[in-house]
Amino acid sequence: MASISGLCSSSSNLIPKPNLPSLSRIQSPWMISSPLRIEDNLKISFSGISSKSSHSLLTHSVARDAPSSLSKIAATGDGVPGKSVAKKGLETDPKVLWERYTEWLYQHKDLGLYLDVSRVGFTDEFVKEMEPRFMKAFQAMEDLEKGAIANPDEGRMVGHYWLRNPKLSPNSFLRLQIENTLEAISTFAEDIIVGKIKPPSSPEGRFTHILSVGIGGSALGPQFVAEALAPDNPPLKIRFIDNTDPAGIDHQIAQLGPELASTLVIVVSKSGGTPETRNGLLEVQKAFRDAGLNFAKQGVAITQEGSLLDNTARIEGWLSRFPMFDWVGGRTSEMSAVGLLAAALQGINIKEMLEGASLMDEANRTNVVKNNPAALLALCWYWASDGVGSKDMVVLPYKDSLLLFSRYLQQLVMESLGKEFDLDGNKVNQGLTVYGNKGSTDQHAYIQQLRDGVHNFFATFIEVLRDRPPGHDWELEPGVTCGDYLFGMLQGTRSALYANGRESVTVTVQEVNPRSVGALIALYERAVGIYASLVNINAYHQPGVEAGKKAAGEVLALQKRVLSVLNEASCKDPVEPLSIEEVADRCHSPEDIEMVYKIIAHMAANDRAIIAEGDCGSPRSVKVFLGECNVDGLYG
Ligand SMILES: O=P(O)(O)OC[C@H]1O[C@](O)(CO)[C@@H](O)[C@@H]1O
Repeated sequence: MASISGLCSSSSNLIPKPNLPSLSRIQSPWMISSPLRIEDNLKISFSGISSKSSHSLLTHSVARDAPSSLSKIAATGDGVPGKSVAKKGLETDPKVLWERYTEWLYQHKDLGLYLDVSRVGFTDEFVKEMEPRFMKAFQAMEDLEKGAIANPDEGRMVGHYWLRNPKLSPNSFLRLQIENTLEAISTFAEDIIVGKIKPPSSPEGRFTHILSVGIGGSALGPQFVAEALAPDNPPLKIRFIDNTDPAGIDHQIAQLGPELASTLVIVVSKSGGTPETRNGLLEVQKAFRDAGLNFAKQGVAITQEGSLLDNTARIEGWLSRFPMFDWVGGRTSEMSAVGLLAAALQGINIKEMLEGASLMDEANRTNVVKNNPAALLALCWYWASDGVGSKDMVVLPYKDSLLLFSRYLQQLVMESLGKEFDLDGNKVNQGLTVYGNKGSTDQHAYIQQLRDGVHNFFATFIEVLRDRPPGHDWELEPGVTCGDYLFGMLQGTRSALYANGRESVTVTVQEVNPRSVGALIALYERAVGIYASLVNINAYHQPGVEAGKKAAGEVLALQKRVLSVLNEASCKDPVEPLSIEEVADRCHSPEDIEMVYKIIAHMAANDRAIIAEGDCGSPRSVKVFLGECNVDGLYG
């Protein structure tokens, strides 16, 4: 409470905002005193006092803070590209930078997409050294598209590129599967939207909401796309349950309220056995029962044929089922039913999304690095992070609707590239850390550290040229719109970071629409594939995730043993309170004593009939028993 009142009192010291007349164009202290210049600094002052002179930013000499690991290892060069190329300070001469910008700028005319890699300092020598690796990577991508087993550990083909160009499928069976699924998605979505398929007991007579239950790749793509592309008033509004947090689930269900009756529940799980998703489903089914609703008539499953989820949906007679293909990984599933069904139901043009992705794939098939945007990205990642993930990738979209892009990329990149072993079995601990939120918001959060602090990252700016739909813009001061500020913030941050030796890539699109979003997804999917090949790892498996899942399973199994032991002691007359040590011993897990304590503390905090006596601050003093004896004792 003290801190709350402290905050309240300090807020009263804030300088009051000036009273701005609505739609005013008069000069106010909130306006910048002179027009924004591209080269203006990160801190564009709102008080009319501009900070550092812009020119000093571009002309002061740049020294990279510390020798990069690449330059450090240069002396020992062992044949790995780049190791013989010591990184130099970044170019600072504006004329040379302009040359570099124009020389390397990639443009995709049809998509209106640009990629600027000029603020990454790779040298011609480095590009040349990387050439053989790129040729190998291009070959690997070609093989993959032809249906090679590109995921050797799991013996699987990797076919997300076929989803947007079914003609590429290695056989007609797969092609038909893709085309038929797409057709089924469009028809189903249309029938739901126009009310041909109705919820059984909704007064509105048509579905109004979607509740999507899934996690990881079965949630992140649909979440990103909904945030980026759903219209303000979509035919169906979407909500997500993407965790096994009961309070989070309750919140989603409570927010739906009576509209649960008109909610289409889409349960998405490739494996059909992910515990978080199963729990979400069980919780939602309970909510339906409690509300007297028939879940099956409102449930849709997206999963692999024959999975547990598929069988459940079939046996219970759910409204519909859509396939998830063996050869599509969760994190590359946005263009499968996983992403497309939810998108179509929200009125998003999925054909345009597929078209954007397909055009981008096409562009990424050239073997000329300079003309291949995904290869250019991979080249920058390799250069900036020394091919070993030594620097993080900070993704900064300057557009609110792209807020979730970095979260989406986090899984795509980190689950794909974060690997312990390479394809030859060498321990490499590869990866590329991704984080970010959005600009200019992040300028008022962590960009201080990016510019001045520890130099452990490179940035990716996502720029959207169109500020808002035509006809809505207005000048909030002479010659300057709100969108001009956003633009200025992006350019200012790019310049300010570079001036301090921080490299960046900029991806520019005309606007956020289904085509550009499809293209962005395809661009990064391919960049990940190429980069994985450059560093010789399997991008398409995720063995590391299993360790955490297995450990979680062991905790729950131990919990059942703890309950059994406590029950036995609590059924005695008189009841026998046990110390934590005694519980662990009787569970035959003395080495798990800490976990036993945590299990008991968690259950006690959740009114689970556990009575703990003693001081929780000194766990050794605690004695526990159950408030009631369960004569069946069935916890296992
Ligand atoms: O779609 P599923 O099988 O429920 O898996 C969800 C996610 O879990 C993971 O397997 C990781 O645990 C991801 O790769 C996947 O996207």
